[in-house]
Amino acid sequence: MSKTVVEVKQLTKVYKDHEAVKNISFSLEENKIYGMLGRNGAGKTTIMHMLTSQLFPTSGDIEVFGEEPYENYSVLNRICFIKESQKYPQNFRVADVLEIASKVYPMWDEAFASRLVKAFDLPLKRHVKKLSRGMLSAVGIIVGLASRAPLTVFDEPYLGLDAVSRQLFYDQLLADYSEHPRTVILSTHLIDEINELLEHVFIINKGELMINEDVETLRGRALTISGHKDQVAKFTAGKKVIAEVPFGVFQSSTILVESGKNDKAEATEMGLEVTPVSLQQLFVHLTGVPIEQTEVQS
Ligand SMILES: Nc1ncnc2c1ncn2[C@@H]1O[C@H](COP(=O)(O)OP(=O)(O)OP(=O)(O)O)[C@@H](O)[C@H]1O
Repeated sequence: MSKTVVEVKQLTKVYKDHEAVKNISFSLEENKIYGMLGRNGAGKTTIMHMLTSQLFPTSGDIEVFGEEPYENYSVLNRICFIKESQKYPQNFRVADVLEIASKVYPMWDEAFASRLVKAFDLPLKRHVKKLSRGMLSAVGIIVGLASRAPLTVFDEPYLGLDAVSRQLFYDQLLADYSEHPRTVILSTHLIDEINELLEHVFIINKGELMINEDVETLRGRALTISGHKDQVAKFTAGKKVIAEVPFGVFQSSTILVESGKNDKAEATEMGLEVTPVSLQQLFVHLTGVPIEQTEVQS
């Protein structure tokens, strides 16, 4: 059985009069990549701040590596938290940031960090205050990856990063994780980009934990059916449609799978193409405006 790395029980955070996190409980297993998803203001950063001991909960319990994390050095030096707008002392050069990180994180891999610096094309001698926004994000990503911290948390670490650099991050994370498994939490709004990375997903909605599921189980909740629009309409009649994409006489529709029904077999028998649903579509459906409430523009 997998070891539990984080155990959160009935966690609540109230900022003055705003309840940002509402009575959330979950656990994280060793050596898994988790996605923390949610719309703006859902409470993701607040949860990650509490997990990494940067913020006290209003109520509830958090155990990390079996202990309370607060001011607990033996726990904290096994956690690496990379924030969206990670700040570094203004007089630091890139090399200084990496030097400090190498001292803070016991599992730091110097050679890996150097490879990443080359891959992201980062100027080691440049002051962090002179870096572009994307370069600054790359510094955080390098620290997060090369730290090899047993609990690594990336909170939207890609601000300003171009698509090529983001892909580099995902590729490096996956390759290094397969050689050196650890527990990773990734919070992002670019859900389709990280689809393949995630094993388990938490969806936070207005401070509540709405979904706590393995990605495969979650994906199994819906199917995308494509084919001639008349056939698709026949198939989807009476079903819960969460997305529709017309394309001339063709159409793709995404439906929620009803338990006990074999929608996949039924669609295949009707000659329709069946493809797995994208995580992003499901996310939009679960946390957004239902399709029947959206106005279709003609
Ligand atoms: N220090 C604070 N004081 C008061 N309210 C706060 C504070 N920090 C966050 N909030 C509020 O708590 C809620 C959750 O914020 P949080 O930053 O955790 O959301 P998030 O899911 O990370 O959002 P995003 O995806 O936009 O980064 C928001 O309504 C936010 O305005």
